[in-house]
Amino acid sequence: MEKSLRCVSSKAERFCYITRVQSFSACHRLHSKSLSDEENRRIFGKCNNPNGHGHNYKVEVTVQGKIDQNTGMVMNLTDLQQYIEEAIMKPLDHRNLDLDVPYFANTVSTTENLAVYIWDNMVKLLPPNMLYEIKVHETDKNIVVYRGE
Ligand SMILES: CC(=O)C(=O)[C@H]1CNc2nc(N)[nH]c(=O)c2N1
Ligand SMILES: O=P(O)(O)OP(=O)(O)OP(=O)(O)O
Ligand SMILES: [Zn+2]
Repeated sequence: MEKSLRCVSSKAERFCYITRVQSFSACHRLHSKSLSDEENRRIFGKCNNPNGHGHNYKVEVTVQGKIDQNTGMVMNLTDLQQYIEEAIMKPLDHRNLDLDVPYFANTVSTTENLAVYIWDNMVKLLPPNMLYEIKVHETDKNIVVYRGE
């Protein structure tokens, strides 16, 4: 009789959060079409300068789940990197967010909206309920966290 090997563990599967970090470069201009030029200048200051400015953004993508008893992984981080390549690097790296990314044609390219955009792209590629958090560092001092609310 063929023996089948079954892994049976008495330990409850542990629940983990794993994060992959990715940087990308892009430029933008903070400008709202629903405001006057004067209001834009007043509100966004130097970030409203017509020719825009750049950032080296850093994104932290965190997924959640149980540790698989056979692989020891929540998810293969190599797979997560492929999803990040598709959802973040391809559309955003070395782009002008306002001119090259249709989403930002009528949405102010703040870090808040960028985090939402990245969440919406990532959630389409990941298994249900695995995406936990998107954290975007616009500068060393400006950081936004989005968890899908
Ligand atoms: C600094 C910059 O270069 C910005 O573009 C900043 C300016 N202020 C600001 N405030 C927010 N609440 N969200 C932003 O993305 C942001 N960008
Ligand atoms: O937000 P900014 O434009 O001022 O850019 P920063 O990286 O936060 O630098 P600082 O706050 O020191 O100007
Ligand atoms: Zn900026």
